[in-house]
Amino acid sequence: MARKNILKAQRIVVKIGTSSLMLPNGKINLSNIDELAFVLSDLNNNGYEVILVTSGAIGVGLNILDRDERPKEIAQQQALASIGQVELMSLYTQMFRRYSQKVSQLLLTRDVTDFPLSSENAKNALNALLSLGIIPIINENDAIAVDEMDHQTKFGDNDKLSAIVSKLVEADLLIMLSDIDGLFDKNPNIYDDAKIFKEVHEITDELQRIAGGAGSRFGTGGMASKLAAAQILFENNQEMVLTNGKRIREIQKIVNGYEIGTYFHKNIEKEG
Ligand SMILES: Nc1ncnc2c1ncn2[C@@H]1O[C@H](COP(=O)(O)OP(=O)(O)O)[C@@H](O)[C@H]1O
Ligand SMILES: N[C@@H](CCC(=O)OP(=O)(O)O)C(=O)O
Repeated sequence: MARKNILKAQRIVVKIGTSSLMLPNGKINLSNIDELAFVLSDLNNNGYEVILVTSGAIGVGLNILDRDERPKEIAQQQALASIGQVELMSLYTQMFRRYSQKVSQLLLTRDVTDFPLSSENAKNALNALLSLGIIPIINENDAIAVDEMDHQTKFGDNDKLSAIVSKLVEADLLIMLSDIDGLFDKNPNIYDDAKIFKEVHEITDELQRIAGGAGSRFGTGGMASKLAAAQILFENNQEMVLTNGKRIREIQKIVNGYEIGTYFHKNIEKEG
């Protein structure tokens, strides 16, 4: 089995993006959310410590207000996130309850993770939740995170947030769910002959060039932000699997070392 380190993973962060939570018609992808709740609850039952980093507040907010387009005005985006976040958590609570799994919510801003004392507090809260067998569900606090000149409160996107959370809790693995099977040598939505990278050991300028371009309809990141997240993980000797959020059940295979998606790791075998 090629992915030996993954077999040792105990603490796993899973990041799901808006494109995996919303249908192309702007409605909520209930079957994906249900499947996610099932798979993460099952991992928890099997002794893994699981943290979910979720996007979707703005997407769900748009759905509630029956709108198609993300507004440009910041205060409108804050309002949408505030409306959507509570509904998103309500959905998660209901879906996880089906599998007898307790969840909690943490809404983070960048100053919390940048400031050592608050980052320690966030870490303590997460560790306490994990020791209680709870799956913490994390999003950026979009309703209040607005950057000012001398006060940076935004992470930028949830790909980066998930890497920062992984660092904070010293996760063994980040599983990043996207709308695509992994990192390709060119954008597969444009080129039919694009080939997937099974493994990436370093974020080179060449990789950054081929990952360029904007992301999906309601989300923000694009492939470039996934590479930025991978870079944060590499700096902390951590690992990530980028895979498709359309096949959430494959998470169970990923933690069992199957070669699914793109595996970002520095190729250092851990002891033990
Ligand atoms: N080299 C590449 N390999 C894979 N996807 C790429 C690449 N370059 C650009 N992309 C684009 O990145 C998108 C995934 O990012 P994003 O839209 O942010 O997904 P999500 O919202 O699910 O996180 C893909 O659908 C694809 O259009
Ligand atoms: N925090 C925002 C999402 C930001 C984000 O990075 O979105 P995505 O690219 O879908 O992961 C929200 O909940 O709408």
